[in-house]
Amino acid sequence: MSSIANPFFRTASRTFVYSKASFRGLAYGSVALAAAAAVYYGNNKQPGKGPSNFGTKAFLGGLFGTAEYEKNTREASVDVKPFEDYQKVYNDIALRIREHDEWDDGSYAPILVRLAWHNSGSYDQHDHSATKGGTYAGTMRFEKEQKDPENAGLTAAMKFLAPIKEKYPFLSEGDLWTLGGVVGIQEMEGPKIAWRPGREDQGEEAIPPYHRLPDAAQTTGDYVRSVFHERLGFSDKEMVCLIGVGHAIGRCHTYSSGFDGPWTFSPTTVTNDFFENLLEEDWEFKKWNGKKQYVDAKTKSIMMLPTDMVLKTDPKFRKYVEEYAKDSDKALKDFSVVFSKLLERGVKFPSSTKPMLFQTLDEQGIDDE
Ligand code: HEM
Repeated sequence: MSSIANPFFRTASRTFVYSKASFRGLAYGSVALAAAAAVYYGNNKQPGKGPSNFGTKAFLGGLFGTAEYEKNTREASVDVKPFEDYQKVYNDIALRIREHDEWDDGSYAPILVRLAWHNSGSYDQHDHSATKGGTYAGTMRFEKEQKDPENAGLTAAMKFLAPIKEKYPFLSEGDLWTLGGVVGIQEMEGPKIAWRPGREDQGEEAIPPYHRLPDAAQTTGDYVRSVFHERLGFSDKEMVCLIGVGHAIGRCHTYSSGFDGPWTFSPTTVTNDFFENLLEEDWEFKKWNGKKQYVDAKTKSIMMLPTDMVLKTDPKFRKYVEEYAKDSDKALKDFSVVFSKLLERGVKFPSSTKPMLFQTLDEQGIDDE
């Protein structure tokens, strides 16, 4: 594992990464395919097709919530490119991540994941107007949405992806930013994430209101559920998985959120370390003039946000933290499904658009040296 702020991490651990990554690729590929199939059939079910359709419908009821979800989706375009074209885009983003290892702990991958999540996290399943949010509309390209205080710092990720957009003008921003998140997860040894294209940029009228993205200073389970269940439609288990695996990577920056530090000692590798750290470390308030947050008592170099700590203090969340702390494979397999679901909130894909699973640069034997 890398130590934090070690710019040589990626190169030094390359051999290790290779074998582990390809094993994981195999292991999670099948899960991701099953997830992809579930999401795919979910969004493309045909009404009135008899008992088998009933099964799908019942399954989807659980997966996507009520019929209200259906009313709050936007139809993705049928006019998409072949898989190979998107694999090329994947490769270019991944190579650009490798090339620009001067950022943070040696990688832009974490901030790309956050960009994809903040695009998705503005979705409101109860909003019937144009401003329903989510990844479809690509409205974070407008200054007004960038200025949502919760989006502070994300322009760096958009700038990083701008040359990719220039090279592949057929990509909508929503497709580009979600694909960026997929690349980020997979290139950090994470599980495969099934992805589909077809989102279409909308105008400023589709900018979602502020305050939909979560406020990290909050301290109750009710608050976390109000965002992830009421608006986004996730279960307790899915919330724990999303937040815990999402916060295994990257770090907080005083210049964007006002919080400071990474959650794990390996912030450029997708792991279940967040869950272990949350349970095993002694946490104390950071002594500083900044926002209220936790640091580990031993090294004072990893952190937790107030909302992260809720996953430990709320008993219904905690049982999943314990499960994921014990079982890394389960945490990453579940994340594969739930992150894909996050990226597709509010988008209905036509049956012709099959879920895509991309190969990592390592799996393709692509070396940048
Ligand atoms: C209660 C829910 C959540 C809250 C309150 C929250 C809050 C935050 C905050 C305050 C930061 C620091 C931003 C900065 O200073 O640059 C951050 C970073 C991050 N978050 Fe979350 N987050 C939540 C859920 C998620 C989810 C669901 C994911 C992904 C699945 C995620 C992925 C990330 C990543 C990857 C970073 C690091 C970005 C970087 O290194 O630049 N977060 N989050």
